[in-house]
Amino acid sequence: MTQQTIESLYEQVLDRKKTPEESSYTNYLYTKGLDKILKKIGEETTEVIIGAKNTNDELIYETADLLFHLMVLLVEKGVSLDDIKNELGSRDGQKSRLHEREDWRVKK
Ligand SMILES: N=c1c2ncn([C@@H]3O[C@H](COP(=O)(O)OP(=O)(O)OP(=O)(O)O)[C@@H](O)[C@H]3O)c2ncn1[C@@H]1O[C@H](COP(=O)(O)O)[C@@H](O)[C@H]1O
Repeated sequence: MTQQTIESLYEQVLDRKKTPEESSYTNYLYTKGLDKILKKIGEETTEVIIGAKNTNDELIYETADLLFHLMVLLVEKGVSLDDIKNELGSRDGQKSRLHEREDWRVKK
């Protein structure tokens, strides 16, 4: 089975921004603009929630849709994957301090 990495998906979506292709759905989203992309993120997020309540196959399918639209949003906003990785990296090790929070039981 062919696999796609998040990195290569981001690169392809970024490439569409630099070099638009007429039949590209990604370019259709860029042309429609930020509000359209945000609307799609909202729809796809809802579909992930519904998918999770149904089957794992549906959850996988909808998660892939959401990840694609998130990549489009990041490119549209000029945010790199490294920005996200750095943010995630800065949180590494914070989990062990969760018990220090007075409200941790509520947040669980
Ligand atoms: N991973 C994806 C991907 N996932 C989902 N989609 C598209 O996202 C849309 C989601 O379906 P919806 O029914 O929600 O939306 P729609 O009714 O088609 O369109 P809207 O009018 O609602 O926007 C479908 O048109 C899918 O084809 C994707 N389109 C492109 N990619 C990848 O993005 C890269 C660039 O592809 P192009 O956009 O084709 O150049 C390639 O690697 C592609 O594989």
